[in-house]
Formats: sequence, structure tokens, C-alpha cells
Amino acid sequence: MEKETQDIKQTQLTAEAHLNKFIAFAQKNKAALAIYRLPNDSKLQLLCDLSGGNYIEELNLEDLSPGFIVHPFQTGIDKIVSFDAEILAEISLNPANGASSKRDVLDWKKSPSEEIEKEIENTNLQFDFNLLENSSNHDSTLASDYIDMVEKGIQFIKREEFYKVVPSKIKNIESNNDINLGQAFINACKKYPNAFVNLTYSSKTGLWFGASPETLIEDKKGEYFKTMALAGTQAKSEKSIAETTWTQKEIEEQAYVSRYIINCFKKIRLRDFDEIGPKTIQAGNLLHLKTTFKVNTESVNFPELGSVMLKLLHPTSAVCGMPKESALDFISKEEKHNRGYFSGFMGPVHLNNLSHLFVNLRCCQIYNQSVTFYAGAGITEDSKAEKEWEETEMKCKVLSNIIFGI
Ligand SMILES: C=C(O[C@H]1C=CC=C(C(=O)O)[C@@H]1O)C(=O)O
Repeated sequence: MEKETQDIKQTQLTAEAHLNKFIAFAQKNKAALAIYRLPNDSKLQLLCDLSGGNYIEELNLEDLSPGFIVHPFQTGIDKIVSFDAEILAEISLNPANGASSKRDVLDWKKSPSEEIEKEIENTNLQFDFNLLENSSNHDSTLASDYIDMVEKGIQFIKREEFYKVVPSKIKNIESNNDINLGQAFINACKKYPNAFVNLTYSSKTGLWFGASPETLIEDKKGEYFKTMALAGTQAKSEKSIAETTWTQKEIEEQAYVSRYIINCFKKIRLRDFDEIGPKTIQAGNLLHLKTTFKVNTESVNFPELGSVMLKLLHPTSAVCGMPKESALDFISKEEKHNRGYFSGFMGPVHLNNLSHLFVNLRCCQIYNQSVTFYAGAGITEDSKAEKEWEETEMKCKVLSNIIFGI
């Protein structure tokens, strides 16, 4: 019998212990699991699909049932997978600092049966990292290869093949298969309060962990649609955010993303939107430029705007380039690794009337004995290749710091 929105409270366990039980349970039962913390929220959400998730041929947001979606950068080897919200649970963290304590309470919001809840609570198995195969991305990108790729990109820009491109790299770090996933998740929540912290697992998509600063779409049914143009990166210094200055290169790089979004609005003849920014925002130790776009979907009488914009936006010029087609062609030919779900998007759909999808950035895929970190950097005519490499190193540190302390 299905039991919804019932407050069965568990005491005694810490949040990280709850998370580790869910993760081990999902692996043992070949279920799909999404654990996430929305930006600036004190609650962790757990969503589990006992069927292991479903492949989706073409994404139509309005056709999806409530759940969680994981979408690759390019559909091909890696497929769109949706996780149905069969089990939903919530953990409230201490609101003062997001810290996990002995009193973290898990509330079951939806579950198929009490037996399942008991089974999760009683799971004492460890997650088995040996079962995670690294099928495609074995070698870290060499600095020299990345720098060559960036220089080639700059040449293409000078020849006006495109205006901007976002080449990416991978960095593999060996592990002893002793990562405490629950603890890593809680630490990321503490360290990155305004990020979308996520951990997803299914046999179809593998194990991914991330702390994304970038919303792709936020769609509140009958109320609003939001998206953002996020680009330009510098390390946070002693200076306050108000005193931060940006170079012409970074201003231009971010302006391309804004222009791309405005062009998407133009394609569907939508003129009535609010544009806020660009403003400097902090994402961990990094600063970015951000412009927010907001539409009142009621007043423009466009209820399916979220679904329409999702198709137009991905991949944005923050992860691909501009124009999209020629930048994508460059990336497909030049990058030696498979981006997989990096720079794709993921997030909850139709839960509490909200679909909130994030660009999958500052993320890694966890394998047997190694972790692969992914990062890209926006290249314009004024880019300096070595600087872009350093930027990707800083971006990889967002999570390597959490997992390995480096
Ligand atoms: C592609 C990434 O970041 C994007 C988002 C913000 C800033 C970016 C930049 O400055 O290049 C990128 O466009 C990444 O983190 O791997």
C-alpha cells in the first residue's frame, strides 16, 4: 500500500549515515538514486526509483512524471535517463551551518511500503566501488594537449568560424575505493551553500557527484520561468565582491551567453522578460559573472515556456560556444574524452510544481579505483591558453578538494 507525506521520523543517525544507507541500498537493489540539495536550502532531498530509471529518446518536459532527470552533453553513447519519484525522503540539516549532527532527521515523504523503509534503515552494507567500470575515460588530458586545443580554438575564432568555444578536459585521480560518499556530500553542502549539490547513481548512468553553480531552467508551474547566463571566472581574492573588476575578455565571454539566451527568447517571440545583471557571484573559491532572466509565465500566457526553452537552450554558450553548431563540431573533433553527463544537465522535475534543472558543472564521475573530474573554460579571441588551463585546474579542485583534500 502506498503511503504518502507521512512523517515517520528517525532519530539517532547522522545525515551522512542516512545517505550511505540509501546509496548502498540503491546499488544492492539496482535502483536509481538522486540525492540533492538545492541552492541555499537546509534540506537534503533523496529520490529513488526501484526500477533503475528509464531511458528517454527525446526529452519533452511536460511528458515526464514527477522525478529526476539526467541528460548528457550529447545524446549518443550516453542517454537521457529519468528516475521516477517512487521513494522520496527529506533530511533537515542544522540551518545555522548546514552541518550534520546526531539529530539529523529523515522524513519519509513517499514510499511504496514500510518494508522498503525498514530495508533501507537496516542496510549495513558498504557501497561496492569495484562494480563501477571506467569504460571510456582512462587518461587525464595533458596540459600541452589542452593548450594546443585552446590555441586552435583561438585560430578558429580569428578566422570567424565561431566567436566562442568551451573546450573541456578530464583529470583522473586514483582512489583506494574508500571514499565516504555521505560525508563528501555533507562537506560539499557546507562548503558550497549556494550550489546545487548532487549525487546520482544508477547502473545506466554510473556514479556522479557535483556542486553546480548554474541553473539551466527553473520552471514554477503557473508562476515563473528563470534561466541564467553564467560565465567568466576568476579566483576569489581578498577583495570584496563589490570591488571585483573584470577584463574585457571575461565581460565579452559572459555577454555571449546572455546574447544566446536573448536569441532563444527572440526565436519564440517572447519580449516580456526581466534581465538582472551581470553581477559578480561567488561559487566556492571562484567568482563568475551572472545575468538572471525571469518571465512571469502567467502574464505572458505561455505555460509550456519551460519545456520550449529547455530544447532551445541546451547546450548553452557557457558550455559549448557560439554559434552552437560550429562550436559543437569543434568540441566533437578536438576533445579526446567523452564528456558523458558533464555539461549536460540534471535536476528534479514536477516536484512540488517545480522543475529545476542545473548544468552539470564542477562534477566528477566515480569509478573503481579512480575518480574523473571534468572542467571546461570559455575561449574568446583574447584568451591566453595557459590561463585557461589554470582555470580548468581551479574548477577541478572544487570537488577534488572535497573528495581527496587536494
Ligand atoms: C564550463 C565550465 O564553466 C562554465 C560556467 C561558468 C564559467 C565558465 C568560464 O568562465 O569559462 C564556463 O562557461 C566548467 O566549470 O567546467
